[in-house]
Amino acid sequence: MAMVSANDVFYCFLFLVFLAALLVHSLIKACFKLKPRSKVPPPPTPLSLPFLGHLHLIGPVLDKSLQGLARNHGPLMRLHLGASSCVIASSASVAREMLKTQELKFLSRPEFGSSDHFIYRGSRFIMSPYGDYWRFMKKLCMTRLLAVPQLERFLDVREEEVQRLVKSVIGSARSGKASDLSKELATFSNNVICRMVMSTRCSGTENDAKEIHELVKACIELAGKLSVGDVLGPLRWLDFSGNGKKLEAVLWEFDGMVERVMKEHEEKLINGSVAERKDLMDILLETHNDPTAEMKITRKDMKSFLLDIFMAGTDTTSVATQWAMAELINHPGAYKKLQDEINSVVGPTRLVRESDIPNLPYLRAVVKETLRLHSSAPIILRECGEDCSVNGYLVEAKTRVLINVYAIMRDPEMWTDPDEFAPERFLESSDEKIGEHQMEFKGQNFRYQPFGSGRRGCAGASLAMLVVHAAVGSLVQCFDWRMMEGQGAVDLSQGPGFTAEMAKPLVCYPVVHVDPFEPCH
Ligand code: HEM
Repeated sequence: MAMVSANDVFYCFLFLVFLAALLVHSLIKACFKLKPRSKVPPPPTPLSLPFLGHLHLIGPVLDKSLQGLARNHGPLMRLHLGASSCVIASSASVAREMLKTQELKFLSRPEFGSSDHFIYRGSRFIMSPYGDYWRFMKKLCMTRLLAVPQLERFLDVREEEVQRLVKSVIGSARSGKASDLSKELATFSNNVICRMVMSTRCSGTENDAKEIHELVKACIELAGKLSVGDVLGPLRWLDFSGNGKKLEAVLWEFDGMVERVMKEHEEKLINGSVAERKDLMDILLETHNDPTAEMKITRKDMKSFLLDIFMAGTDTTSVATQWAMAELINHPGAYKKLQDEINSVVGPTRLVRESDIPNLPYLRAVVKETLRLHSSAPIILRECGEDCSVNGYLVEAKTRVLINVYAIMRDPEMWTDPDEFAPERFLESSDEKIGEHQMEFKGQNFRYQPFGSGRRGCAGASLAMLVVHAAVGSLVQCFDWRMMEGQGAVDLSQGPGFTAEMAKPLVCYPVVHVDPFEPCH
C-alpha cells in the first residue's frame, strides 16, 4: 500500500480549505443576491450559453439585433455579452420612465473598455458620470460654446462651407464624374466643426482640419473595437489585439496637434490680438484663465472636451445628411416635392440659407423623417445610479443601460408604416397627427428621440439641425442624381458602426439642376 506523506496531507488540507472558501463565497454571494431585491424580479432575459451569454444572438448591426430580441423578450430585457451585462430599453414608455420619471437615476454614462486607454481619463465630458464637472461643462455648452448666439456668429463660416460643397459637386457634374457624397459630406461637416472650434482655416494651416478628421475617425474606430472587447471582462487588460496601444498613440497625436493650435491661440491672447469673434477654443481658454469661474478647468479638460466635440459632432452630422440624400434619391416623388418647394421659396439665383429653414416645411419634414429612420446615435448609453424598479422590473445600481431609439422610432405601435420613408407624417396636415410642434427636438416626446432627452440630451442638436438642413437643401436645390451603372437604387443597408453609417459609400452622378454661381443670373 502506498505511504501517505506529511506533504500529501498538507496539500489535501489546503485543497479542502480552498473548496470550503469557495463554497462560503458562493453562499454569501447567493445570500446577497437574495436580499429584499428579489421582491422585484429582474428583467426577462433570453436563454444564454455558458461564457458567451447572449453574444451568439447579436448580429453585425447592434440596434437591429436588439430590436429583434425585444420583440420576443419585451421592452425591458437583460443581456449578458460575455463578461459584460446590460439592460435594454426598447419602448417609448420605458424610455420615458428612465429619461423623465426617474431621470436623476439615469444621468450617468457607463465606462467601457476603451476608457482604460484614454489619455484624458477622468476629464471626459460626454462619458463622464453625473457630477459637478459634467454640470459645469454642460452649462458652459448650453450658455456659451454651443448656444444660439455663438452659432449665429459663425453663420458665414457655415455658408462658405456649403458653397464649397456645392461647388465641388458642380465640378464633378461638369466633368461627368461620379461624386462620392459620403466623402464630400464628411469633409464638409468636419470643416464646419473645425472652423467653429478652432478657426483652423483662419490660422492658415488648411491641413489641420483633414488631420483632425483622420485622427478622430481612428479614435472612434479603435474605441469601438475596445468597447466590444468588454466581453472579455478582466482579460481585456491583456490587450491581445494591441488596439489599446494604438488608441493611446492616436490620442497622443491628437493631443500634440491640439496643443499646438492652443498655443497659437494663447499667443494671440497674450499679444492682445484675439479675433473679435471667439471660437470654442478661445472661450475655453478664457474660462481656464478666469479666476472667478465656478470651476477650474485644466488643459487636459479642454483637450478632452474638444475631442468629445469632434467625436460627437462630425460623423453624426455627415451621416444624417448622407441618409437624407440616399432616401430622397430613392424616393423621386419626395425629391421633386422638396426641389419644387425650394424653387418657389428661394428661386434659382442664390443658395438655400439657414434663414430660409422656417419657410421650408417639407425640408424640415424630410430631415425629421430621416432622423427617425436613421438616427446617427441609434443607442443612447446611460448607467443606473441606484437600484430602482422600471416597468415592474429591478434595475440594479451600476447597470449599463442601452436605450434603443432605433427600435422606439420604428415601433409599429407608435408609427404607421414605421419602416417607410414618409416625410409627410411630419407635416401639420398629416393624418398621423404627429404635428411638427409635438415633435420638436427637445426630447420630451418619447417616441421620437434622435437627440436623446433631458439634462443629458445632445448639446449640439441646434448646430446639427442647421448644418443638415442647409446641406440637404442646397444639394437638392442644385442637383438631380443618376445611379452608377448597374445600380437600380441606393443601397440603404446600415453598417456596423456606432453612428449608424450607411454600409456602402453614397456614390452617384450629379446632374446640375440649378447653378446659383452662374454669372448669367
Ligand atoms: C445629427 C447629428 C447628431 C445626433 C443625431 C446626435 C445625437 C446625440 C444623442 C442621442 C446623444 C445622447 C443623448 C442622451 O443621452 O440623452 C448626444 C449627446 C451629445 N451630443 Fe449629439 N448628436 C448629433 C450632433 C452633435 C453635434 C453637432 C454636437 C456638437 C458639436 C454634439 C454634441 C453632443 C454632446 C456634447 C453630447 C453629450 C451630452 C451630455 O452627455 O450631456 N452632437 N448626441
